[in-house]
Amino acid sequence: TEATSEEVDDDYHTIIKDTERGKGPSDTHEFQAETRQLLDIVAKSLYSEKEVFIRELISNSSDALEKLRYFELTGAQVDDKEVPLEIHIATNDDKKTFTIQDTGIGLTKEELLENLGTIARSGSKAFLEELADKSKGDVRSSLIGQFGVGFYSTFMVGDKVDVYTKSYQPGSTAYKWSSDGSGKYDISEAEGVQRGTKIVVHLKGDCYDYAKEDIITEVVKKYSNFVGVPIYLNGKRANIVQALWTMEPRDVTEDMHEEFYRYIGNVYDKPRYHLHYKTDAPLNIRSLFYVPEYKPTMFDMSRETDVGVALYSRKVLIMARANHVLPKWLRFMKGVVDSEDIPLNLSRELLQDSNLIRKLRQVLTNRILKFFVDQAKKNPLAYREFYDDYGLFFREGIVTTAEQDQREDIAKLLRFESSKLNSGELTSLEEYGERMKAGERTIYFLSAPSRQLAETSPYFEALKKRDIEVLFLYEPYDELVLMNLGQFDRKNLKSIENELYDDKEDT
Ligand SMILES: Nc1nc(Cl)c2cnn(Cc3ccc(Br)cc3F)c2n1
Repeated sequence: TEATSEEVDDDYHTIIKDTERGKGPSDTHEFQAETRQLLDIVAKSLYSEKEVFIRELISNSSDALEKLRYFELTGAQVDDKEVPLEIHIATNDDKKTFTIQDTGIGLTKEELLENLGTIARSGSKAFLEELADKSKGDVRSSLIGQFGVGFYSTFMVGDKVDVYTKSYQPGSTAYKWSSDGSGKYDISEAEGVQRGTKIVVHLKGDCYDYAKEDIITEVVKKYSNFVGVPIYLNGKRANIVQALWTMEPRDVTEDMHEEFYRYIGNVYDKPRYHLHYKTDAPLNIRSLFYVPEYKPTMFDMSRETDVGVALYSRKVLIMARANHVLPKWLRFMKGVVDSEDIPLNLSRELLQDSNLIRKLRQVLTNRILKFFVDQAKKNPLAYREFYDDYGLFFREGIVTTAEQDQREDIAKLLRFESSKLNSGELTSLEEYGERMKAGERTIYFLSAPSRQLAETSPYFEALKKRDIEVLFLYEPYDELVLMNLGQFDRKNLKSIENELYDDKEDT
């Protein structure tokens, strides 16, 4: 059914007005040689599909807004501070125009006068050769993105481009820049211009699609994942990043998880696991966790930076990287924790040692461990792959955790080869326990470089004769972990290399 007018009014919000006008004389300039080349490369050969001009303009606007946000945070003087940081896109099927406007830092006159050429010119020879070199594929598009020169991609689809811009510096003059991309551009002062940049693309005959709202909706949705600012298309919000964690788990689709995971993790891959955990006791918690598909790099393993989950209270972000909400050994988990019990004015030092955070960490850690135990039962193969990629974090967890019962909870996730299983098969400490004969009280293990060496070890021969199962450990750190763990489920963990002496002592 048609939305009634008041519904539209509630959500309808645009800053795009037709108030901008050139004022006074307009000067005509020739593009400098490098800019000419740049424009040709970017507009003619760089992109496989034309729609990417939208991605380039959105990312330029997003960069301009991020820069403004940064200036505001560092206390710089900013004009029109009350203007919200947004990107607006408008399509006009009658005029065949595509318009994008941001309230970011805006361009200064020297930037309009091709200082971009100078930036490019700084490494221009190399830069342009790199750009022209077709073999460089995606490096080139990132090079483009880097200098905001993606702007020139508008000439793939537009035969005339008007730019109205006003820099964020207080009292700066607004300008109008116009060009058909053929070699010259006009600049004049302008009036009726909002802080930021407005780009009006007059579309070529074969690109009228980009004047259609539903086409642009799809393109914006496809690229908007990675934009952290609100995007409006013809007055309607186009990049709804919902607070998935507050929704009913059953209402959240795989696609929504994937998009959200990329959005919060600032990564381009997809999650291999997600845990949507909501509870009201002992604390109010709405949380959503993801395990990345990718295998952690050594950098990930050691990385202190940007670990941690985002901490919210009632959907208001408190801390983007709250790295004490989970224990350090769970730093591979990405996600969001939202709790009404967390004070909005939580400080970093409070985050370190408050009882509330300690309790939150305990509840979340136990729930995450239970999740992995459940996943191991539900899909052993997927768990095996996960364990191969992320198992090191659990070993770290055991040796860095003080409470024995927590250590044993983590130890439930460990997997080893065993003398009772075929080579390549893994078992858990719990399964070993289930196979133990009545009255036995020791879990035996042997550290050796390979199964072949383990099975031919004299230590093993003795146990084999007594038909006692032995776990085979091929990584030295696993021996350290089990020795550090000491007990599991009231059974002693013992390396059979020590066992022989007990034999002698027994005799
Ligand atoms: N949205 C936005 N905001 C800012 Cl601050 C900048 C700075 N450079 N660019 C790219 C660009 C380059 C030359 C011309 Br002419 C126009 C143009 F938009 C930007 N785009």
